[in-house]
Amino acid sequence: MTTPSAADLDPDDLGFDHVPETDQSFENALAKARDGERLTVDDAVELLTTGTDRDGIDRERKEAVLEAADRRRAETVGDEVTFVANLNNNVTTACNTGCLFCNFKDTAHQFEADRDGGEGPSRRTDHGGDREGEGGPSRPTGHGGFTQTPAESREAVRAGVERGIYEVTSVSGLHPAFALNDEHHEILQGFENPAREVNYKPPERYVTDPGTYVEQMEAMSVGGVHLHSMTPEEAYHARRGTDWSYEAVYAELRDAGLDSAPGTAAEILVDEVRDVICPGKIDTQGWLEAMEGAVDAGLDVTSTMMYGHVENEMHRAMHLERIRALQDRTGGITEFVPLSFVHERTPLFEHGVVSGGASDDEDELLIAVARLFLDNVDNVQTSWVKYGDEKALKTLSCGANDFMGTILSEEITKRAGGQFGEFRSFDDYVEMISSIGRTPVERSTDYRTTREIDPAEGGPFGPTLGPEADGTPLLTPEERADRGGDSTAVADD
Ligand SMILES: C[S@@+](CC[C@H](N)C(=O)[O-])C[C@H]1O[C@@H](n2cnc3c(N)ncnc32)[C@H](O)[C@@H]1O
Ligand SMILES: Nc1c(NC[C@H](O)[C@H](O)[C@H](O)CO)[nH]c(=O)[nH]c1=O
Ligand SMILES: N[C@@H](Cc1ccc(O)cc1)C(=O)O
Ligand code: SF4
Repeated sequence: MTTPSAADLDPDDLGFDHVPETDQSFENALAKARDGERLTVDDAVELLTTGTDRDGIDRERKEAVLEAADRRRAETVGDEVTFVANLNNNVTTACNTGCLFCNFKDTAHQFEADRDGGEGPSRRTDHGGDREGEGGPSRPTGHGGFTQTPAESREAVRAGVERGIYEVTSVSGLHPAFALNDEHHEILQGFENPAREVNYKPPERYVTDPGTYVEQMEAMSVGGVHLHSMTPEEAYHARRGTDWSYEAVYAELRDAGLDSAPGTAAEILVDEVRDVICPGKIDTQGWLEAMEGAVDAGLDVTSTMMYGHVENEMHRAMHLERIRALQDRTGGITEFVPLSFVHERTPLFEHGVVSGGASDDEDELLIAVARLFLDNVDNVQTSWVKYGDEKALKTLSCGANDFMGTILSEEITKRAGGQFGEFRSFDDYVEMISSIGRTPVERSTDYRTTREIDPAEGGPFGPTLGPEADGTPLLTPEERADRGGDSTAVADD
């Protein structure tokens, strides 16, 4: 499999057919937004650009868009700001898909057993531990990547549940040895050249066997936790080389313990952009089919957009339109999550295809226009991981109402050069949300269960909605270490 190179791209001529030109005026689009009328793609472009009739961002117009979105947020979901007690548990960083915005993955051949400096013994489970100083005890590999066995995943989740989390989010690289189940292994092994034809190599080739997707789901579905996993791209990997439907694959995963699916891998849902930034990924239609399959299998899904790289405002607007249409068809989307591109350590930036990520204006306008455009998705999430606390708080007054989760550990943004850390405690959340005069509310993954927190009660605050959440705070990694908490236990496998 050849990895596409950013070095071959001409940043001045990406040859896009879709450009931010419209037949609409900013004033008309704003009036429609204020009146609660359903917006068109052209309306969204006018709002995102603060008018295609002017160059650059017009301050006054921008404020008007943000204000309209903030009002819509208040009408739709009120003053509550929600967040979830969750844990990120990435199973493997091995991936050959080669997305040019991603530094999470490590090319999979580095994980092979017969390679000098290949993957070391399987990874220690270390959730909530400080993983600075790669190559230290939690990074026994030559390349800094890792693969977890199902037993290690189970231990990581079990330890999180014991601390009080009630959601585990698990997204991973597309490890060539991953298969849905034993039958899938057999099918993939039946190809003449499985590595080339279906991106498959048998688990024996690797130092650590990730097990099957079904085994990972069974392992992580422990102690009543909500398992949020299997992006459309991962679901594609779990059916590669077969004619199985997405619905059947998601139904099998659901039976193994999966509760909902993350709508990442969406990036920008316009193929001319995907061809540039992630040519190895499923196309727009494939992503939509996977999401519909997940909903048909009875799962909730989330939706995302990763923006601020090569795309323009027309692409952003078209993406929003595709999400809204998907929600009209399925009703299964619980939230929309804008993911601002973190550029520092990515091929797109290193090869000069982009010179940075989105500006503050673009971030605020994207949140606002998402709120105004997606009239059928109640929750718009802001990310302290991508924006930092200050900007994330600002976006809560531009249309966002959800503040994601505690996550306890983070690899995707950190590896791309992000600087905003890996953990927020309930105390952090209560303090930040009260500081802007809003109401802190703990939520379940599906938003169906919520608990308002009264800051006047005084801290320390902790989660209460989980199977083992009794209001005890989720400690910071440092606090755990001070109290002799075991954050580096090696799981047996
Ligand atoms: C790293 S992948 C892991 C799951 C799976 N491999 C997939 O692609 O769906 C999850 C998502 O992280 C986001 N992501 C990756 N690199 C990023 C970056 N540099 N900045 C912002 N988001 C990023 C992308 O939206 C991507 O779909
Ligand atoms: N926005 C980011 C998230 N969001 C996911 C949430 O934490 C949660 O899993 C979801 O809302 C379902 O309840 N996660 C990250 O790791 N990084 C982000 O930037
Ligand atoms: N994995 C995404 C965040 C994310 C996870 C799950 C979701 O449902 C939505 C967004 C990132 O860190 O870039
Ligand atoms: S975004 Fe996902 S599929 Fe693409 S390279 Fe990163 S881990 Fe692999």
